[in-house]
Amino acid sequence: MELDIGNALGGSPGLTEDTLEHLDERVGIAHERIEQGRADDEHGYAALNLPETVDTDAIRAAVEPFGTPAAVLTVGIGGSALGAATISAALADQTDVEAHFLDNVDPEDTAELLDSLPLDDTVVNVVSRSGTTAETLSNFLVVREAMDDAGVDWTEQTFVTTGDDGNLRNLADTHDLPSLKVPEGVPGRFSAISTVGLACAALQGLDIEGVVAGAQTAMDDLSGSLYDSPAYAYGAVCYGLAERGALTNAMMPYAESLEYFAEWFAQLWAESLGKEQVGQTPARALGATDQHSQLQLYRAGPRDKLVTLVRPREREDIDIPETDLEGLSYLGGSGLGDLLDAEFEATEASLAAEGRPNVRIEIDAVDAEGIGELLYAMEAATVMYGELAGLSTFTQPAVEWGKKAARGLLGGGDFAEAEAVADKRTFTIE
Ligand SMILES: O=P(O)(O)OC[C@H]1O[C@](O)(CO)[C@@H](O)[C@@H]1O
Repeated sequence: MELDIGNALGGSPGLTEDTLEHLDERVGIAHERIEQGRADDEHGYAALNLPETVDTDAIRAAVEPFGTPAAVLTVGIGGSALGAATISAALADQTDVEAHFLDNVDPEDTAELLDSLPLDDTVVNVVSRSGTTAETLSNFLVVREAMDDAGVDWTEQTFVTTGDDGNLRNLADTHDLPSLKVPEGVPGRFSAISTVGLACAALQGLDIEGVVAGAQTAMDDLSGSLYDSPAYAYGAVCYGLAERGALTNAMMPYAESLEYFAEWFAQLWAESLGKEQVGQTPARALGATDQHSQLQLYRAGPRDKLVTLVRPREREDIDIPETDLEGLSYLGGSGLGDLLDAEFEATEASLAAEGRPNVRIEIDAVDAEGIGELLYAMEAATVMYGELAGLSTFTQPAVEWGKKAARGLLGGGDFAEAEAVADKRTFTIE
């Protein structure tokens, strides 16, 4: 992975070479703290050890009994779905096994998905670190009933990834379901390079060893200087720009196969760094599509954003046919990929021309190594940003209020939060 921060210097907001020097000193100190956390397998920091601690043979052995299904249906939410979805989407052209993700509780969407699946040849991959998440367990109960109704033995087609205890662990033990454990001390959003993110890819017969090898490459690049570590440099530059007013980070990959990556990044960045009244808001964008929807704002709106542009250096291409259509002949002979790359560089330059900070991230290709490296690098960048900002990166206390309120509303216990829902101030206009 290569990082180019040239367009983060000098703009408004922007960094200076002196700021970078100062940030580099702080990165050195933070790196020592992170290394200590890794050495002690401390909660959260342990995530940065995963390239060394994940056991891909054990994952392959656990899913082996399922053979090669027609489809894998992953039932999970947040970190229990987004890492797996990112890997499967990035490598979708390397397997015939479909991957579907049930990571919301929309009855119409769930019904449509279940109607569309060959349930007799679908493996259900249920993932929950806590084993108690209402959306995941509800969806699983619905899927299980759909399989029953279709005369399919769900116990033969269900795979579980969860913790040592909780409802899901009890279910797995009761029905003797094949299962894997979530890694110790790794928050969901940091668990892509583990059983959580790799089980689905393994069920699809994808190159999970390559994903881990890519993550290992990024891990080997961690060092006490941002000038030698693209991941830490990205975290430090984003932090430095946020300190100077760039409170939104638009993650804009220029590859459809990386669209889920932007969604995964949004959880990682928001849930890790959005606390104590600070944080940089991740905005999901896609290049070139969102040049025609959001770029106007990024280029001419408030000077409160950073744009992160991501692209693979290599990609399959399709030639644009020669044409004598008026005004289009210049496109003939180029590839769609050439056009996409021209759009990437033009957008980058258009932001720089207005002094709008942007950063370029390039990976060799959207393949197993490339996505592994990108995922790990963004996780390390998040940990570094959290250290520099003095945040507790690995917690997400603010999400609990709503969970209690929803549970109380459904009769799942007495929660003050549920009562507070009734106190809503209304001012309706129809
Ligand atoms: O894996 P679990 O425990 O089902 O949690 C799913 C997601 O919900 C959260 O706890 C937020 O509610 C995330 O941090 C997590 O990734």
